[in-house]
Amino acid sequence: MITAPADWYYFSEGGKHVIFTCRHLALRVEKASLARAAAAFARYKHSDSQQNDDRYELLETTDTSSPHSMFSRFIVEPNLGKCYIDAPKNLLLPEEFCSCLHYQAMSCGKIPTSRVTSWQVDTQSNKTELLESTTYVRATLLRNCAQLKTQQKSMQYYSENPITISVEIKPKAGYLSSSPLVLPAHRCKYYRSRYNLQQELMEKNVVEKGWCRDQLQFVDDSTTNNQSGFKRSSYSPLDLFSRDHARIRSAVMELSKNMQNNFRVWCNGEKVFGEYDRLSPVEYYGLLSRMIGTKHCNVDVTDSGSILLHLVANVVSDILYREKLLDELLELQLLDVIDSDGAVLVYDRLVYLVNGSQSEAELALEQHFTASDEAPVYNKSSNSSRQEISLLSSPYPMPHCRHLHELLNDIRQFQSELQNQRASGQSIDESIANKYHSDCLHHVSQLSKESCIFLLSNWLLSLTMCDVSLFVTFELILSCDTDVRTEYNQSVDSGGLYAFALDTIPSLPKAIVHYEINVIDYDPKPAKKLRNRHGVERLFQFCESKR
Ligand SMILES: O=P(O)(O)O[C@@H]1[C@@H](OP(=O)(O)O)[C@H](OP(=O)(O)O)[C@H](O)[C@H](OP(=O)(O)O)[C@H]1OP(=O)(O)O
Ligand SMILES: Nc1ncnc2c1ncn2[C@@H]1O[C@H](COP(=O)(O)OP(=O)(O)OP(=O)(O)O)[C@@H](O)[C@H]1O
Repeated sequence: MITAPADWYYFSEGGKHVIFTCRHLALRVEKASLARAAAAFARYKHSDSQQNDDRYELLETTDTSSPHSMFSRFIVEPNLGKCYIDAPKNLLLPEEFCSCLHYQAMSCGKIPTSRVTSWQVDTQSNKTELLESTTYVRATLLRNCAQLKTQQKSMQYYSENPITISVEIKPKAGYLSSSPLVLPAHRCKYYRSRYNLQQELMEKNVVEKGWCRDQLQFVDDSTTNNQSGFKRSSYSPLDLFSRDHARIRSAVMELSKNMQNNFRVWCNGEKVFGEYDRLSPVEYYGLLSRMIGTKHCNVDVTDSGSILLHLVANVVSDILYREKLLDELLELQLLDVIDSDGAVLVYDRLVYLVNGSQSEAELALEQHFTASDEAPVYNKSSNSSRQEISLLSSPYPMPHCRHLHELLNDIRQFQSELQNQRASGQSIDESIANKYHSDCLHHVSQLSKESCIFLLSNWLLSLTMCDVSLFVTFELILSCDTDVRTEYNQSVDSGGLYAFALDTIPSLPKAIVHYEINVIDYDPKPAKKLRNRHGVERLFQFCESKR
């Protein structure tokens, strides 16, 4: 691929990666790599705009056996659904090209304050890399999810001047923990979602997230419950994953009311709603009238932002309800049968079994987890009942180990005790929980190496699935015959289509929604995360049991 830095525009960023887009393409690069390339390429003169127009060759690597590629191909695609995943291409970017991209990002004025430090080169830890600069930087080429892949223009439904809306949702974990290995001080996990618990910890200033670092102002106003300016979200991931249309809608509405790091909206590739992004009422009015047609847009200009957001949230909830993606995602999340507390214990057991070597334990675990060391298994069992944490749909083969089976048996029995208690609105009897806890600790102390790797692979897969984001992109089509004869769901070859009616704008005629959903940011979580996981989990002792 031959391209110039000037063809690429800063689009968005997360904790580690930045995305640049060029029409229907998205380039995903580690920010630290760009910063290193910029530092190493000091002879580059940024004032010379000529260099931005220079063309470079981006080399495509056919590295299909890398852990990331194997994980994407053999674990994520078959289990989440090929139609929701766009296989990334691996690229090698010339350092000079990266240096230009770095400069563009630095000067575009779009980097959120909270992310500024992630662009700095860590001169301590990267000293060697700085000195022995590599000439190429690894990157991945993806489809730009803010654009629709399949245009409906060839079809009967066609809009002259379509507005493409993209909504990014980070849904987080949609289940409650029910592992007997949860530490007694962390039993709040049995009754409240991890998201909800973390909201409490953020409100109490016990936890600070990357997305809001240095952004919160120390204010004391009526909209916040504390002095840090943080406003707790009422979003419930349990609602979003509930399969119930009304609950899904309520979850999306809550996300849109308090967006934090979990909800963003773009309109034709420009961000229009985000935690720190708002347009003026006049601009929202302009967008709304382009979307629903000027003659239907008889709303107060000052209300147009909230009406637009309401319209978007309604469409997104319909789409999420129609598609099976959230079900598939939840099924993989539910592979966490041991909870993070249990994962810490099983990890310690694994390290013990490999003579105390953390790196050896992590290497063995990662090769298994990413499917890069063995013939992949496409397990797509649908035997598990929903909301029941189960390994039935695990893509990893279960090893034969008596202690593993005893452990899983106790986990199952404890789950059903807990479900009965939850159903009757009571808390689990502490003595029962203690008994299961100590029995399970014993089973863990007897596990084989293969069993530890099996349990931890499922836990890491669940962890990865709890941190993905969804991009829901759609167009609302009015200027056509709205008598829709065919509604269909998304497939590998085409997006989905359905008829939509919005009751809050009575004059609005029936419309057609053409949409696509994509899953992004499904990088396999590194096994070394387990080294410090007890420090993360320890904080739940500061949460109230019930809210
Ligand atoms: O544990 P959580 O729920 O705080 O999730 C972390 C994310 O927090 P948030 O989505 O903002 O709540 C966090 O996101 P931010 O940096 O806050 O944007 C990361 O995604 C982190 O993963 P990693 O350490 O970069 O691999 C995530 O950590 P893992 O849970 O995946 O270890
Ligand atoms: N294919 C894509 N098309 C359009 N935008 C994208 C795409 N992939 C990612 N993005 C945008 O870029 C942002 C950062 O990407 P990504 O989530 O991959 O980064 P990250 O650093 O790995 O995130 P995190 O810190 O959550 O792990 C996303 O939140 C999203 O807004």
